[in-house]
Amino acid sequence: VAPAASGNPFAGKEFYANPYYSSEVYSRAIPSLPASLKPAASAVANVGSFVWLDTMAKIPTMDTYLAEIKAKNAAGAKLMGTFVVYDLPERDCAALASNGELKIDEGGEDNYKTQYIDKIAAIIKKYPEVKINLAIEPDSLANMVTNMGVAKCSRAAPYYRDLTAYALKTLNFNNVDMYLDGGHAGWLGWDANIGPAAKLFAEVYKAADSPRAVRGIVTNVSNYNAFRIATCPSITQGSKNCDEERFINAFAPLLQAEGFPAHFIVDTGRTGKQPTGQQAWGDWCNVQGAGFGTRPTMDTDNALVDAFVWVKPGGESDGTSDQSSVRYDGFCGKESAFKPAPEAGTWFQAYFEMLLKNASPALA
Ligand SMILES: O=[N+]([O-])c1ccc(O[C@@H]2O[C@H](CO)[C@@H](O[C@@H]3O[C@H](CO)[C@@H](O[C@@H]4O[C@H](CO)[C@@H](O)[C@H](O)[C@H]4O)[C@H](O)[C@H]3O)[C@H](O)[C@H]2O)cc1
Ligand SMILES: [Mg+2]
Repeated sequence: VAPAASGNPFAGKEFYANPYYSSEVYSRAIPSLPASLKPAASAVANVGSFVWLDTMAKIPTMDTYLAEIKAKNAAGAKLMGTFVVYDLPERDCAALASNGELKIDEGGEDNYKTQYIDKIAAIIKKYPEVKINLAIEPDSLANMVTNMGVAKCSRAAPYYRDLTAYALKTLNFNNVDMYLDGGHAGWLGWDANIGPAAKLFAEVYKAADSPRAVRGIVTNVSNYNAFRIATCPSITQGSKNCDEERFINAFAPLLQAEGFPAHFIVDTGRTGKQPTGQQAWGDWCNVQGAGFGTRPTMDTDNALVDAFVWVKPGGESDGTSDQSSVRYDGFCGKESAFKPAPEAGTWFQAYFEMLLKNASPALA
């Protein structure tokens, strides 16, 4: 599968409404929804979102989904696979809510290579004719830019860099395009952060020998910023890059200058309502007042942006509000956070209902 003529990895492709998320909606959500919200919920179940490979145990599902996509495409569909690679050792190093299974002190480096990335590569090799777009390791490099003062992050830094370069080299197939996670406007868009971020991302890109399959950067994963907003919300504290488009337009030339000709995709899964209930721009956990946002599309009105996509599946928690949990993070206890909330990644019905009510454009 050669890259599309335009170079846009999404050109001519349809998004795949993966069975994992649609079954959450049909079996977990719809039965207990008021009748008035059921049509909107089934509309959401049909939206293609990214499948999170957040444990080694989830990797076989990638094979299942790619086999289904291959079969549907043989019958005339034009589906692509979209997955999140998300299992670095010491994952989510500046927070607690999404800490992962791999630890540096428990063979995490080797396991990430041989039990995670290599296994993903083996599955991709079985489907050379299926287009696969990957979001690579949410939050990790962004934490390398702003959180080297956090012991867990500074210790993990060399592992994050080496293992990310390993992933980019190992997954560099003709039918694959990859987007490194670039945080969001409220994280790396600040003047203090955007320069160091461009240097770091280009360094990792070049450490991997500038793989053809590395198309660029995905922004706003699991976050809430507008792609394009006329008036900067007050919580953006005067940052000139107050939305994702301004961030991308500022970030791209800096990356290019460092030798990384990046294009972008933006997570619009939870951006439908502006402003949200954030009390501070750094609030990230189950933020009150969010709504499903722009449906996945290539129609972005910005040549740097290949597509708007739904990466974080709306309705899955960002983190537990249970203070006795080992993964309890204080951000999930803040006033801006919807409570009570279950563990990260598990179904959060009340939040899903809120996203439906606040969706824009309207869902059904
Ligand atoms: O006035 N000024 O000039 C000025 C200048 C600089 C300022 O400092 C900046 O302030 C920003 C906040 O405004 C900080 O951004 C936050 O950083 C957090 C990590 O530390 C991120 O949290 C992650 O969020 C992910 C989902 O997005 C979760 O999946 C993940 O678990 C979770 O850990 C927040 O999103 C992100 O908003 C910057 O670091 C900080 O450098 C502030 C003001
Ligand atoms: Mg998270």
